[in-house]
Amino acid sequence: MKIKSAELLITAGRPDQYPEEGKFEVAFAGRSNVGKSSLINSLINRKSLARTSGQPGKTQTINFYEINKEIRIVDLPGYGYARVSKTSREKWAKMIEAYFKVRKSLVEVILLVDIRHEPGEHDKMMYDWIKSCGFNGIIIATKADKISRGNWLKHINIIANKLGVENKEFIIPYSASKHTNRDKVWETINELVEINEEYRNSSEFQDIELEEDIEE
Ligand SMILES: Nc1nc2c(ncn2[C@@H]2O[C@H](COP(=O)(O)OP(=O)(O)OP(=O)(O)O)[C@@H](O)[C@H]2O)c(=O)[nH]1
Ligand SMILES: [Mg+2]
Repeated sequence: MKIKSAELLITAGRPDQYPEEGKFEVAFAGRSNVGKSSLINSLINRKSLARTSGQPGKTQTINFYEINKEIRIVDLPGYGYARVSKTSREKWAKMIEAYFKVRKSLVEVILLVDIRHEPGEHDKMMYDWIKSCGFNGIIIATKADKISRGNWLKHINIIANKLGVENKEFIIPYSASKHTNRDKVWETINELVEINEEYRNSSEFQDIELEEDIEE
């Protein structure tokens, strides 16, 4: 994917702050520090458009990036950071839930897990939630440069077993520092967008829209 432009549209805490619906969105979820913001920078070829940090809890809002004026990449705040208060955890859950529920343009939530470690309970909950929302359940195994390629499959198997992923092709190892598999992730994103574009133009979708209009 040739990146002609990439801009941060808005950092949103509430649905009324989201950019207008229309352009398709792919969001990245995962625990704090797993590498969501770094992955976004790597995908869009910018060093620090998305703010990253060695300290967990850097991204606190839903951040919408627009690429080539046609597709949106969404950075979500991370979870599972121990030193976060109950109030912040609840705020996080409300923020994410609102986004997942209302957002028509959202075509996929891709879950990020660290390739080195077995996913935790929070990851499992997040994965189940993503699947229950009707998304495909694509996973990116981050920080792949931290283990040798020969060990990737072993770690992918551990992730697949823990999360209950049927198709291991859905788990993509990635290195944000080396940009490993950048093309593969873009291909996946573009495929998802194409499928949704076809659906949006189909008569089945138009009928649903019409019914919604009548109900309103
Ligand atoms: N070696 C290596 N380090 C990485 C990679 N991706 C991220 N990191 C490092 O991991 C740390 C966290 O990265 P972030 O991208 O800020 O993580 P995040 O998931 O956005 O974290 P929150 O915003 O806190 O939820 C940073 O120190 C990054 O440099 C990678 O592919 N390889
Ligand atoms: Mg972040």
